[in-house]
Parts: sequence; structure tokens; C-alpha cells
Amino acid sequence: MTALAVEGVSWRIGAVPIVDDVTLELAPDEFVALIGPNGAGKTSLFNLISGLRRPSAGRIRLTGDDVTALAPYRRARRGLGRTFQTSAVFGSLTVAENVALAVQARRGGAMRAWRRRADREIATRAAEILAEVHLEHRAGRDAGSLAHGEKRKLEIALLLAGEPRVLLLDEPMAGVSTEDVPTLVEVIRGLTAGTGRSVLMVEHHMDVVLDLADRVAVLHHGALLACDSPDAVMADPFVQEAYLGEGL
Ligand SMILES: Nc1ncnc2c1ncn2[C@@H]1O[C@H](COP(=O)(O)OP(=O)(O)OP(=O)(O)O)[C@@H](O)[C@H]1O
Repeated sequence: MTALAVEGVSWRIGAVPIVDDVTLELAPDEFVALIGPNGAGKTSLFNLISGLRRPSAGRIRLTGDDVTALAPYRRARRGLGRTFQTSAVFGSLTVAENVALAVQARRGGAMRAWRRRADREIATRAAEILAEVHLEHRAGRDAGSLAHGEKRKLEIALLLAGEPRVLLLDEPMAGVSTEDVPTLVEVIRGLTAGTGRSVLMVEHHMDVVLDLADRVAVLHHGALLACDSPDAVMADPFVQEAYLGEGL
């Protein structure tokens, strides 16, 4: 069973193909990096997978089910999680409160209900998630005071609160200082290993891509140029000419 299947998906604006007949499958536990020059269509493909845009042709499946016609929140309910460049973190709440609210949102019920009775189950799940992203030592800190790299970990924690099976990570290293990259890479590596989750990640840092990805998908002018092991993709002359040759 594939976790995510993109089947012959195209998205055209007028006659211009922005995403052009892309077919891509992610297995459970698999980590695929999506690379390509600026304007290749990476964000557009994420928008199609998450449901912000409807494809002109093709289908999107989550664990076998056709979700092409479903709204983004319904896809989220079926296990699709996505990070955005803009942060969804409440800066004036603590790190633990942010995650607890996200867990509460997933489980349903009013925020007031959570505030009135400290729900032990929610707090326990929030603590587990904070441990998974290596932020437990920041639980009591105001989220607004976190450094960039830690904020990214918190964003991943908020995503995990939705209990996703497939995660779409949009440039998780953007804006993160060089010294914070290794610990963030370890958190992201842990998202798939043995968890049954799958990750599709857009990332411009090639060292991070080559370190994390089981496979690398290369998008060029909206079309999938290659999707193979990192070594094979790096050695592909087509890829070298179309992408790596342009400089990163
Ligand atoms: N709503 C839109 N209307 C018109 N053109 C669009 C729209 N969305 C995207 N495009 C165009 O589609 C192409 C692909 O854009 P997209 O943002 O998906 O690329 P990208 O690979 O994510 O680029 P980057 O790495 O710069 O984020 C670009 O030429 C862009 O200008």
C-alpha cells in the first residue's frame, strides 16, 4: 500500500502547464526530497497534494483513497500534514501550550474545556511530541522567544499533533542558522524511521537532501525529470545539466 500517490497530475493556468503530468509514489517510512530550480513548480505540487489547488488532470491518493476532490482539512483528517513558510506558532503561549492546543484541536472540543480542566491525556501526548522533536527542555518557555531552529521544531511538533501519516515539509531549513541545522536534521530524520510515516520535503540545501532522502525527485518546468536514489540522481547527466548546472 502506498502512503501517497500522485497519479498523472497536471495543473495549468490557461494553456501554461505549471505542473505537468507528475506521477510519484511514497511508501510508508519513505523519505523523498523534491528539488528543482526556482519556479519549477514545487510549491504548486504541494498545493495540489494538500488540496489548496485542484489539478487540471490526474489524481491524488492517500493510503489508496482518492482524495482529489477533498478540501484541505479533510485531507488533514485523513493523515496529510503540511508545514508552511509562515509560522502558525502562538508567540505569547508556552511551547507546551502551543502543542497541547494543537492536540486538542485534533481531538475536537472547545479550547475553554481544555483550559478549565487540565486534560492529562492531552498534556501527556503533548509531552511525547515535544520529546520527539527534542524540545522538552523548552516546554515552559514562551514560543515567541525561541530561536529560529527551535521554532521550526515546534512547527513540526504542531504538525505531529495532527497525527499525520504523510508529511509535506516546505523548506524546513530556511532561515535556520548553520549551527542549528544538525539537530533539526536529526529531528526530521526521526519523522520517518520506523514510524510508518512518509515525508515529502522541498529543500534547497543539497547536503541536507542527500543526507536525509531515500529518493530524490527532480522537478523541472513542472515535469518530473527524475526520481531515484540520491547517488543516481546526482549522476544523471540530464539532472546535472538541467538543475545542478544552474548552480544552487
Ligand atoms: N497562482 C499563480 N498564477 C500564475 N502563475 C503561478 C501561480 N502559482 C505559481 N505560478 C507560476 O508557476 C511557476 C511555478 O511556481 P512554484 O512557486 O510552484 O515554483 P517553485 O518550484 O516552488 O519555486 P521556488 O523554489 O521559487 O519556491 C512559476 O513560474 C510561478 O510564477
